[in-house]
Amino acid sequence: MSWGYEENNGPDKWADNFPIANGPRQSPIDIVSGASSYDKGLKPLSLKYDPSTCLDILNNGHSFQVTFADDTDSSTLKDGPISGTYRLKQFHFHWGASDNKGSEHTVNGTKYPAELHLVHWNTKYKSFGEAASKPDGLAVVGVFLKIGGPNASLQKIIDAFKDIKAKGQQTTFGGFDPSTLLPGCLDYWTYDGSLTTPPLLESVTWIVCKEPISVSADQMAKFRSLLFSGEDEPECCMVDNYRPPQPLKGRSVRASFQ
Ligand SMILES: NS(=O)(=O)c1c(F)c(F)c(S(=O)(=O)CCO)c(N[C@H](c2ccccc2)[C@@H](O)c2ccccc2)c1F
Ligand SMILES: [Zn+2]
Repeated sequence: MSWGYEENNGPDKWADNFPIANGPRQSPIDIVSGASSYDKGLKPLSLKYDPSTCLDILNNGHSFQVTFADDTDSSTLKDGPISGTYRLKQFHFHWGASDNKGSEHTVNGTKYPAELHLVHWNTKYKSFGEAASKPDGLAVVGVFLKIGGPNASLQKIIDAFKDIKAKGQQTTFGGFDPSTLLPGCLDYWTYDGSLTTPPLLESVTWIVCKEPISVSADQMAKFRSLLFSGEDEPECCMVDNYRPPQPLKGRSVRASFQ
């Protein structure tokens, strides 16, 4: 039985096969804005994405991911809380069965209907796989989605859902610019954490944007039409693919803004 988000294989069971689930720097967390400390040494994020590195979109049975060519420094994250250059490898989302839940990080206990994660790896290591096992190997930018007007950039992704409805389905997805998914203001919170799915590796510098982007209720409903299940299996809607907040265990959360 592989891990998932159901009662029998969900977040409360992950420690059985991945004991790091109870580790000292697990993600996500609840961000208590009043407890975060403004750090004037934090730089603005420098995100440079090249749409020509966008390759394909895949339903991997846990979420859907858009994958990027990462053999050059065409799509990178620099500055912010990190040093060096991190390359964009993929982005994916987490969302709920209804609009009152779905994000992984929460802010003062508030859940958003969805959360975007842009996964980058530190080019001081020779590959994504090697970086993923290092404490400074990965940097994930998180962006909250809030119900509002329709999002034209998200619509391009939603239009591809018909080709990736079931687990394992993939289709080419070129020329997409992920910077069109970023909020206007790039103020952020940052802390040391982990992947939020198995293998739950504690190798992620989390960078969570304070400002959400909008998604319409109809667009959120389209996310919920994707399936956890494969073509030849009983249909199981892809919803509630989020891990709840984990213990802070003494970590500090810094803010790039006052
Ligand atoms: N919230 S999170 O950022 O921790 C996260 C997820 F929550 C998440 F669901 C995924 S996923 O790829 O959609 C399915 C699980 O692997 C990944 N995908 C990772 C990944 C796969 C391929 C290429 C880049 C990133 C994850 O699968 C992974 C990371 C590191 C080592 C092995 C696997 C992920 F990084
Ligand atoms: Zn994620």
